Amino acid sequence: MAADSLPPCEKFEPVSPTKEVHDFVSLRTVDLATYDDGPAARQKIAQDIHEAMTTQGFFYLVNHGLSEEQISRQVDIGHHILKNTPEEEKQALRAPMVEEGSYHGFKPRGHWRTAGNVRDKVENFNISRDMTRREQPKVMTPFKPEIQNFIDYTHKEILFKILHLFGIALKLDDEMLFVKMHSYEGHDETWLRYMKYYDDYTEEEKKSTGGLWMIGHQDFTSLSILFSQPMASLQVRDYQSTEWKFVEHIPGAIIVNAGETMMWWTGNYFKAAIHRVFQPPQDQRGRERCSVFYFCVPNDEVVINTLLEQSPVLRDAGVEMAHELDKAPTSKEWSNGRIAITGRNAVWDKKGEDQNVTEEKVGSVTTRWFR
Ligand SMILES: O=C(O)CCC(=O)C(=O)O
Ligand SMILES: [Fe+2]
Repeated sequence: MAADSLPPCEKFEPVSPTKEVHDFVSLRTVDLATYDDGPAARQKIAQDIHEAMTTQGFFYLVNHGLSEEQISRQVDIGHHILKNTPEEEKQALRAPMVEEGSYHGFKPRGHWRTAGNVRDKVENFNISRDMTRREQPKVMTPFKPEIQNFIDYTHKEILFKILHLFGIALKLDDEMLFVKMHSYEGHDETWLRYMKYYDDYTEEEKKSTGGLWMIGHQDFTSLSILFSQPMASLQVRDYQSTEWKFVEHIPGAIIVNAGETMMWWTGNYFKAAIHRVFQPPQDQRGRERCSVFYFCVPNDEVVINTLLEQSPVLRDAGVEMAHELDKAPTSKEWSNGRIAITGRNAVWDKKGEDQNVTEEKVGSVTTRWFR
């Protein structure tokens, strides 16, 4: 669709890039430009992924086929929906996070807690690739075809390519195994997220949070696809030094990270990036941050455990099974369980041995929070 024939939408005004941060985390870049050039070309990209995933668990993805305009249009649509949906309708379309362990719908501010037990200032609107699963807000109606195209492209053209490359990197017997586990026609909790952070903390709240907007965590996903945006606020914790560093904005790039599902599949051979969201530097404060994400989990029935039988790379690395055979969760059990508990407990009130990590049980498995 030509840009001038698109339905009108309020524009989101992003902050200008910061001039105050000079030591951004150094992340590798994976370039999809040669993906269609045959097995040798794909092998080379898979090596880059292998490098990135065994070190930071985070990488930039370029030449993925979506333009900067297409991405910023999605940011505008997210802003438009979050700004113009009446409060009552947001309440009616609230995501059943605790009741069903699903994000599909609106997550209001304050549902999560951050440091010091302060309630979050983050609003989300989350959509399944099957939009018929939930009633959608009225203001979204004119944008539905565009949103569906964006989701479909991200799932089939970006996610599937990355998953294929992950299969090559692990030398899986069937290099399309991960793709098959995320079948587009299948049913699961994968979600497109429009996300707004509001920088309106009181002085007292700022003191309690120390500037933390979202607690350190690993996503529970297989892969998370973050569309880069200009507010310096996403931080990665270095695996070796445990130092937190800002991720630099690269216009048009996607930031990809693996979550706990990928960590379990690979027996922690591929790192699930530890990250958090922190208040930006002074020159970007007091402004809204609006961004777009695609969070991916496998189809509901997929049992998640380490792929030792399928991957000589994992066997050579000598990794151990993540779960005992009868304790491995299905994607549905894990997703629903993890969504239901996220941000609900005052995790820092029960400090563990390591003062910067605390654990929480989700059914038969354990998740961790970081600071
Ligand atoms: O806002 C961000 O950049 C990251 C958000 C995040 O980590 C999450 O929603 O899991
Ligand atoms: Fe995250």
